[in-house]
This record gives sequence, structure tokens and C-alpha cells, in this order.
Amino acid sequence: MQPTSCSSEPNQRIARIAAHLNPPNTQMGESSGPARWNCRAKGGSSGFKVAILGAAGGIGQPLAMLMKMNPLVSVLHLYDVVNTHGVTADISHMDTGAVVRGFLGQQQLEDAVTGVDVVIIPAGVPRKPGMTRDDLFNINAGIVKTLCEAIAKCSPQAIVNIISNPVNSTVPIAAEVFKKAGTYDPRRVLGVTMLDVVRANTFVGEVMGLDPREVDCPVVGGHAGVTILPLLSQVKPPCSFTQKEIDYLTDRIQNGGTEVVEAKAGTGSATLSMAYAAVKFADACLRGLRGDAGVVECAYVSSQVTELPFFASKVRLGRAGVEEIYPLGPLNEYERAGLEKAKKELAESIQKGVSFVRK
Ligand SMILES: NC(=O)c1ccc[n+]([C@@H]2O[C@H](COP(=O)([O-])OP(=O)(O)OC[C@H]3O[C@@H](n4cnc5c(N)ncnc54)[C@H](O)[C@@H]3O)[C@@H](O)[C@H]2O)c1
Ligand SMILES: O=C(O)C[C@H](O)C(=O)O
Repeated sequence: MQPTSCSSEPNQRIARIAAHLNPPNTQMGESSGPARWNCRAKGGSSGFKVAILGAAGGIGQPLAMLMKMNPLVSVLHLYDVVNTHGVTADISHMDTGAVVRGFLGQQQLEDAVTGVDVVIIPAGVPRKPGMTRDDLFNINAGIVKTLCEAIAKCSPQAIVNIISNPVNSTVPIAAEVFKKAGTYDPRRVLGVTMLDVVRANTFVGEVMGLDPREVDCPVVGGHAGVTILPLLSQVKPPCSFTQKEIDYLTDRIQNGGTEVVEAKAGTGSATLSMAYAAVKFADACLRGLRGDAGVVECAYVSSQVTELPFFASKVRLGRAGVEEIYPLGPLNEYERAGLEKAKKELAESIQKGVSFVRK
């Protein structure tokens, strides 16, 4: 039997492995030059380059694991201000195609985002019981702004998936940062509201005795309280709900995040279901980038569906990012009343985000 062919000499191979087991000193704030800590010098599969910013966090870790399993990803950049090396070492042992590289601290941020196709941002603090998502604004607004400044500079063509709360404000913040840098493409900045759809499909499935994988419930508006507007009249397969079921489902979908925050009792908010939803959404973005037809998901984007500058609705994803935004479709009276409430709160959250960057 012929030995497997390999381009490098055995000594070089060992040296390469040793280099990655003894990474350069990259404690927070220290830079180690452009090489960084590459867990493998060569990748297996051809595919897309994805960066996760906030990769060592509650969402970031399972998200990184699931993205390492995604066959569309060939290079995975993991960035955080703490603990990136541990997460990178751990995930890099998975025998899937993507090459994993870790980046630690602000000085490595630009390297982390350079040349990537998709950036996913779950960086920032989560809620504790009694807090609203807007209570996170003071800390997370600045984090998202800094991260987007680096993306605007180093990867202006990247598709950006924003998870950090309050999404209703952090997406406008990102848009303003890109506008300031002269690199804004509204098709490429997307707020991730997928978890609302995931929850809606699950809860509708429970009530109607359906497999949640067969349920498609659009959720529009935004990602906080009353701005989360499930369109139960448009559920597929078509379902006939009683008013009691509609009240129950609307309340449960709008407060699904709070349900998890309270159950976690001060230790954080949804992380595992969010990582699942984030990967589902990022995978849709990657399939769109690849040129797949008919990739449609809900997302919070720059929009003309209502008079507000940002709104979540069904969008078609393609090579350029958001290639089409679908109208809301026929709403019943209950949903029209919900829409008015949602728009009022959304308008304030959007303005708050815009003012934060323009001040
Ligand atoms: N969009 C959604 O549906 C949704 C769902 C769940 C959570 N979230 C939000 O996601 C965010 C993260 O939640 P989590 O549970 O992972 O929190 P976490 O505290 O567990 O993790 C956040 C990570 O961000 C990192 N971080 C902090 N500042 C950073 C910076 N400047 N640059 C890079 N990384 C930085 C932290 O070091 C940490 O590892 C929160 O704002 C939360 O509200 C959104
Ligand atoms: O509820 C939160 O604070 C986190 C997230 O937005 C969620 O919906 O689970």
C-alpha cells in the first residue's frame, strides 16, 4: 500500500504542531504579530470564512462548536476579550473541515475580522431577572460600535449577523458606524431574530400537536417584548387557533427570553437555543452567499415594509445578503393592533441607537 502523500517533511510537520501547542503569548492586550494562533496551518474543505465575536461566551461557545460542524465553513475565527485560546484549542480538536483560529483582545480584533465572509456578533452582557433588553444598552452599545468599526475598516464586504441586545438598537448602531465609515450596505447588516421564530414554531407545535420542524410561523417587528409580533394568522400548515390560544402563544413567544432569564435565575439568558438559532440563520446566509435559490428567513433589517427605517420581516438571502424584503401580508385585527404597539416602541429604540453614534 502506498503511504498517504503529504507535501511537507516529517520534521516540518512536527514543528508546525509544536508551534500550535505553544501559542505565542497572547494575554489580553498583548499582540503577537500577524501569525496569531492557528490551530492548523492548512484547511480541509473549501468554503466560507466566518468570524464569531464574543466566541468565549455562553452563546459564543456552542455557536463556535456548531459552526465548526457546518460543511460550508472552511475557516472559523474566534474572537473574544477573554478565554479565546481555551475555546479555540478545544474546538480545533473536532475532526471537521473548518480550520479554527483564535484571536484575543482588542489588538487582535482587526486580524480576526479581516477577509471574512460572515461575522456573527454575540459579544456583550446578558440580562438578569428584572432587566429589560434595553437595560443592556449602556454596555452593549459601545461593544457593538467598536466591533463594527473594525469590520467597516477591515471587512466592509462581510455579512454581519448581530445577536447582541438590544437588537432593536444595536442594528441601527451598526448601520450608523458603517455609514460613518462610508461602507454601509444595508443588505449586509442583519439583526438575528431567528430565536423568536424557533420559539414560535416550537410553541405552536406544542399547542397544535405538530412536529415543530413542520411549522413555519413568521415573527415580525423587532426583538423585545411587544415588538416581537408573531403572525399566527399566517402559520403554515394553516392552523385555526382559539382566541385563548392566540393570547397564550403571543404572550409566550414575546416573553420566551424572559422565561429563560428567570429559569436561569441570575446566571444569564438563552445561550443554547440561541446558538442553535444563530447557526440556523448563519447557515441560511451562507447558502445565500453560495447562490442557493429560495433562502427565506425572518431578520431585522433596514426596511421599507413600514414607515420605520428598521423592521423584522421575511427576507430572501442571496449573494449580496438581503436581496428581497417581503411585505407583511394580510394581518387580522389582533395583529394590526399588535403592529401599532410594536412600531411605537421600535421607533424609540431605533432613535436611541442612531443618536448613540451620531452624538
Ligand atoms: N438576538 C437574540 O435573540 C439573543 C438571544 C440570546 C442572547 N442575546 C444577547 O447576546 C449577548 C451575549 O449573551 P451571552 O449569554 O453569550 O453572554 P455571555 O456574557 O455569556 O458572553 C458574552 C461574551 O462577550 C464577550 N465580550 C464582552 N465584551 C466584548 C468585546 N468588547 N469584544 C468581544 N467580546 C466581548 C465576553 O467576554 C463574553 O465571552 C447578550 O447581549 C444577550 O442579551 C441575544
Ligand atoms: O431575553 C434575553 O435577554 C435574551 C434574548 O434576547 C432572548 O430572546 O432569549
